[in-house]
Amino acid sequence: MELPNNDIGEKNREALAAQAHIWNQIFNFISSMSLKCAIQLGIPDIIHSHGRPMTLSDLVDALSINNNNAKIQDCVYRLMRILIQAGFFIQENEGYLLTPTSRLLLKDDPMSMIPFLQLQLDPIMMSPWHYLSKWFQNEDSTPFLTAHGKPLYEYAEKEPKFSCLFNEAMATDAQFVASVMTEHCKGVFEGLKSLVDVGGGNGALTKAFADAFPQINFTVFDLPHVIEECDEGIKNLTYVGGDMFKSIPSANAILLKV
Ligand SMILES: C[S@@+](CC[C@H](N)C(=O)[O-])C[C@H]1O[C@@H](n2cnc3c(N)ncnc32)[C@H](O)[C@@H]1O
Repeated sequence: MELPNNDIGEKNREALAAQAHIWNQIFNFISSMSLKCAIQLGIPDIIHSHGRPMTLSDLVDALSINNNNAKIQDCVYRLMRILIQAGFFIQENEGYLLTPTSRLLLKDDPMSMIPFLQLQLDPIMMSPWHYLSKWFQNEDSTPFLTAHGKPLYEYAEKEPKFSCLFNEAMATDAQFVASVMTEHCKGVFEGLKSLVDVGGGNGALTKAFADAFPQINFTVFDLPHVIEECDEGIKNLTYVGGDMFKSIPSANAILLKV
């Protein structure tokens, strides 16, 4: 924020700038929380299906929100203003349109980042941040342990819903990584007979490799509770559950992408 260069005095000018800076830092969470709200309300998909610039009143009508609230249109306007400022939408002739960034927030886009957003902004993943200073003072390995009393993967083992959210979030970049690797880095796979993906999650990435390189035998290796939730293997893809700190299946090559 630019402050007027008038006669408030250099010291006051500096103090005001410092205060504004602190306000900006304190309220930084508004950006991510507004984005989360937009995803929960399905705003990118609604604007996308509209097929042309969408006016505020059309958007308000299309949203599943409390339309009895007289101020609701103004609140949606303010939410959209934050999201435009953050680069998620543009406004053209009074209508909202997607940007390349919000296209990655469409439910059915193959590169959709919605699962990653849902995981990272879930209270389970956010709460460790509230324990950061406590963690600095104790001997826990991670702030997650301080917040939840158990390490992340133990927590996921006990909470299937969270485990599913975590594995889907980890797989969000699989399509993109797979397409780059299979189109531009084929040499990496040359001469391989077998490859094990250690900590391979739900196998989304390895499955794409297995489709692209049918002559190679692939194994997805992950904790037993993750493997239990995986689909059946295909001809050249097997799933194995275990603990990588004890042993891992043998193969020509090991992929460790964590
Ligand atoms: C950060 S995720 C990465 C997932 C995937 N490789 C990716 O890049 O999207 C780490 C993975 O390691 C697995 N993992 C953690 N500890 C493990 C262990 N001791 N043995 C086997 N897998 C483990 C987790 O279940 C999780 O799927």
